[in-house]
Amino acid sequence: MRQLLLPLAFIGLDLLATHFLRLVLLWVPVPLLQHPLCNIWLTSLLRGTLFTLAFIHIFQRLQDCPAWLQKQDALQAWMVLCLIPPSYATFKMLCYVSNNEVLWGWYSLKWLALAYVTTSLTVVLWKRYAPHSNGGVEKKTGTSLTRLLSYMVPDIRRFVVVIFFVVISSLGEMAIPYYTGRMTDWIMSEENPDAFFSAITAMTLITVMSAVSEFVCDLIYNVTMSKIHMRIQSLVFRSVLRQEIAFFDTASTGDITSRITTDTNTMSESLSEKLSLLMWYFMRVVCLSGFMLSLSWKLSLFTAIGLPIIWIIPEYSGKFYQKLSVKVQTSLAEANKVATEVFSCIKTVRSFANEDGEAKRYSDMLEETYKLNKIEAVAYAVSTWTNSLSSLALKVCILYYGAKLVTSDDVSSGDLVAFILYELQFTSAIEVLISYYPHVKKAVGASEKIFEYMDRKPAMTTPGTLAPNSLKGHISFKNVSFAYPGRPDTMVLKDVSLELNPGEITALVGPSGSGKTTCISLLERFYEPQTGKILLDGVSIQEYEHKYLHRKLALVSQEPMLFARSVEENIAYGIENPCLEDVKNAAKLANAHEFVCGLKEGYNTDAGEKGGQLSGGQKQRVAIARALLRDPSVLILDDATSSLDTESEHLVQSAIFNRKLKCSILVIAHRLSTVEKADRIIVLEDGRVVEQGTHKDLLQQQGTYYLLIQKMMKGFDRNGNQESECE
Ligand SMILES: Nc1ncnc2c1ncn2[C@@H]1O[C@H](COP(=O)(O)OP(=O)(O)OP(=O)(O)O)[C@@H](O)[C@H]1O
Repeated sequence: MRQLLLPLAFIGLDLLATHFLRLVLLWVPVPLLQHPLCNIWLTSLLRGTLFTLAFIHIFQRLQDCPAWLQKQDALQAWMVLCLIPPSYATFKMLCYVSNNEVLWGWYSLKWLALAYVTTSLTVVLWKRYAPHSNGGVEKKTGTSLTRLLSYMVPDIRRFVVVIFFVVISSLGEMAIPYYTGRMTDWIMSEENPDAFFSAITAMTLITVMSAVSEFVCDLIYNVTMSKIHMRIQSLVFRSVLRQEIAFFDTASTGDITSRITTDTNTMSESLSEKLSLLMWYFMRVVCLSGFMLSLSWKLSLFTAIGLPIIWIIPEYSGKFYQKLSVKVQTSLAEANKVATEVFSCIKTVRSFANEDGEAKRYSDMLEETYKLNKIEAVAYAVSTWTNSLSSLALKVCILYYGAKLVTSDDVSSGDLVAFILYELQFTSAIEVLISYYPHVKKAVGASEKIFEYMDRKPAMTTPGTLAPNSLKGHISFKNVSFAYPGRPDTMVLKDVSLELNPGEITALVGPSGSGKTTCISLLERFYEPQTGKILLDGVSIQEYEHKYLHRKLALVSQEPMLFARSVEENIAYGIENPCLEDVKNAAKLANAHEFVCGLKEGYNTDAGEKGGQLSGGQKQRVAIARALLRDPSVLILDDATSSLDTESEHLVQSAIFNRKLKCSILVIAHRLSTVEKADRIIVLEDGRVVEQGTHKDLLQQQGTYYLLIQKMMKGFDRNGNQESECE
């Protein structure tokens, strides 16, 4: 009761205050204040000020004050309420329409009630449709949209053409209502018998022109949007490729691929389809507004006031219907639960002979659903009925008002017919604009995720520019310590210092997990050491140009990755304009030529995904050929011959090791036969260099290396072969 009485008391107080203020101003002996327009403005401003003062000094401080009076929204609504009467009176005056009724009667109950209704409507519409600031989200959306549009800038000329055709096509669509109106006038006047046929001809020509424009526009637009999609997709791909290896350690491949493909697809689909519709309908609304205004500004104003009503009613009836649908679904799910439970415990039901009891329980549940279904059916009927009724009511009102204007000779009958036809198009165009806006927002949402990748700065120092003509291949690790970004607390390498000399084979050995592969990863610049330096020919590897560095440091890993391309392309991977002869020579050195020639399509044979169509040993030989083709200064072999049989291993190793005079070779090997061939052996244990020297020296020291060799020998022993190699 209090909730109803308070607003009524408030309105009553407002009426009294308004009358009082108006009379006080009229009573002041200043001629300007006696002028009705001046009076209406001053009274309204004083009315607004009075409420603002009450809002700040009373409502905000009063403990018992209702919440609706304390909100900032109340102040804004009040300002709208106070400004409606003076604005309306001024607007009418500017349009040279008689405004005496408003000027002299605005304070009457009827006008003030109308102002209250209009304000309530404005507040509801504002809350529903205005873009409210939602923290930084709106700002972010705006920024993303601007950025998205910036990708369209290179194709701006195409968009100008598109807009031109959109305008032509939209204008063309106005032809049918326009000529229908004109024909009505001619039929009514019966003055010009040929007018009908000339109108039909004009209508046909313009409609055809409009259709052609639409076709051209759609074509250019869709082609342009595909181009933009491709541009964004390749930009995202490039940005991802730029990232440091640690990024790929943490982000899942699925996530990355989804960003590049699904998100960009969602974005461009929404943009190309929905944005084009938005653009289309927006242009239509602009053209229709122009035509409607040119026919009758009064009818246009009437439509503009009536439109929000036909949106609000379906909105609320739709919400009610939606809530009911959810209830029906829940009740159905409950009934299903009963059925599932009964069938899963059928033996218990049978043994207690409770079939009838369960059947009744199920029927009771269905009864509940049926009741809700009945309400839902009524709600659906009411909802569709109110929807069509509200739009019908608007049309009837427009017709009624239009008829009045026709009788007062304000508009012709033809204009009224044309206006009604325009209004039909206008309403549906506005509906499309409102319903498609969320889709564009969705596209912007998808683009935000994409931009996250594009904006991500790789956590690596930028590559240098050094690319000297000759490189010896001298590598030195100076007090290098490193922990993987994913496990920053575990130091994997601790103060490692080692050297690789040109013309030497250096073997890196150590127990599993001692950090051998990590050393290679740092050398390849997959990660950056936390402390210490890695030098190539006395210069930090960070100083070298990215491509140059990776051409000079060639890596063959234990499980080499091949691409689903031809063997030739795999060997020449990353080399521009490779020569087939060089590819074949590299393959011969790697003992791969023979098996490649035996393949069905030779060097053109597809290696399959990740080289899946080749055996482990064949993959390794292709990978070795890939490394040798680069003529590297530092060759890194991470257990690269592990999958080869003894004979192939011997052949490949002799080919590789014969090149040692040209470069430094670093091998990680688990086979004694490989380690023995090394000029120098570096022993790693728990991330530290614990021993260095030749095979002979280290064996004599009887330290970690000696123990390691013992283990290797036992391993060979257990396998029952190659024992002799260890001696
Ligand atoms: N990407 C990674 N993120 C976190 N920790 C890692 C990563 N890669 C390796 N490690 C850890 O670093 C340590 C050294 O690994 P590394 O691969 O360098 O050893 P390794 O000596 O080459 O071993 P193996 O002989 O078994 O290949 C191990 O404890 C391993 O768990």
